Amino acid sequence: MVDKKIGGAGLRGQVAGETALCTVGQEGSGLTYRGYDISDLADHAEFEEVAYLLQYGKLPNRSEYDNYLSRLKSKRCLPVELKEVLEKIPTNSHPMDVMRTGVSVLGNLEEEASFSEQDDHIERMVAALPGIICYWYQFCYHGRRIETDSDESSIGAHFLAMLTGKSVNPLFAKAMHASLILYAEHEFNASTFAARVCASTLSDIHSCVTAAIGTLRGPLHGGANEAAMAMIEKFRDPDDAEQSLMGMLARKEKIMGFGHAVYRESDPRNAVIKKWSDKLADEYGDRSLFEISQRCEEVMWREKKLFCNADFFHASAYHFMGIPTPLFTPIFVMSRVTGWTAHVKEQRANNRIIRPSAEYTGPNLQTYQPIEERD
Ligand SMILES: CC(=O)SCCNC(=O)CCNC(=O)[C@H](O)C(C)(C)COP(=O)(O)OP(=O)(O)OC[C@H]1O[C@@H](n2cnc3c(N)ncnc32)[C@H](O)[C@@H]1OP(=O)(O)O
Ligand SMILES: O=C([O-])CC(=O)C(=O)O
Repeated sequence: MVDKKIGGAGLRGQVAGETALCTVGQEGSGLTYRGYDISDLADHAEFEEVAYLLQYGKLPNRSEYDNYLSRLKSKRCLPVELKEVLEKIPTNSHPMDVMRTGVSVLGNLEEEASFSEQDDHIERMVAALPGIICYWYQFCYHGRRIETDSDESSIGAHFLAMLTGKSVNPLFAKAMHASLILYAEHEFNASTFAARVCASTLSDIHSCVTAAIGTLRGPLHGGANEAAMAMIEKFRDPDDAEQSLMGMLARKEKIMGFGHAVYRESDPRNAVIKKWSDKLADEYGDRSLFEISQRCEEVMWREKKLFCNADFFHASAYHFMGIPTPLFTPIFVMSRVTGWTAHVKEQRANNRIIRPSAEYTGPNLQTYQPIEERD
């Protein structure tokens, strides 16, 4: 087992509140959502069942599920004012900034006037986020104004349909269910904690999600899937990957998609997404990126005892489905929004403003000097 320092910087290992949503690494490497094992959910459930579980506390029965799906489907279309804003965002903007702005504008147009409306606004965001990113992407990159509705009932397939304009490969639709399930919830990770801090001030739901998106954007958190892709696509073959990684490690560079703040020896999501990447490589007809990724995994474990986190094999899996790299982290948002907002509801239900203390390391008491007398 890899020794992990707990405590100190980054609030590591400190309990900062209670949750009934998720356990992370409780038996070293496990992950459960409301008591259900992640591998079970990813192998058998659809993403929207898991979204419902997080939001409403139980897996839906058939009629609850059908109603939920049809509510989400009815909330996909974007207001014209939001589309106008999206059209003005420059092509070279980061898609995560587009997501953040999209949610913020939605909050201006459809304000959460009271917490009793929270479920309605949450469903609206879950339904509209794929349209926000695809509308902007298609307009900016291809000059097309797309419909933000589709015949697809699931969020993953709906996203792919808007992205490609074609009917969706059923294998890809299944892979998206698994991927979105894996990303949906992860206890007090940085972006969820940001959402809870915002919620603890009794702010509105759109502000909570905006704070979370900004926090997920960084390469040490959700941005790692894109950063991992940028790295592996430079490697010519597995031997080149091994040689390059050895150089990066010697230079003490961070290898994106490896390591985790909580897990000690593996991330339980990796086995699931790796299996999908393997299957999708066959469908893609070229296994080289999968083999490169596998070699990275071997080298990182052999050299540093560092394991792939949820992000690493997501890079190749998304690539095999034809998803452009800059849209990788926005997919994470489409999923994690369900976890973030479940946490906001939990925080609101038992709130005290989150306000920790700091250990002061600055100077002792100073005497104020008029500006003319200062050196
Ligand atoms: C969905 C998610 O958000 S999962 C995380 C996605 N992020 C990444 O993949 C970015 C790469 N990984 C990292 O930067 C880190 O592993 C984090 C941010 C995920 C966790 O950070 P920490 O909890 O501080 O890491 P941890 O305490 O395990 O680090 C132990 C040592 O391993 C090193 N290390 C950890 N991860 C990596 C890595 N990916 N590459 C190289 N070295 C690493 C650290 O630098 C540290 O070395 P040091 O003691 O000499 O400073
Ligand atoms: O939990 C964390 O620190 C990072 C995270 O969000 C995840 O792994 O899904």
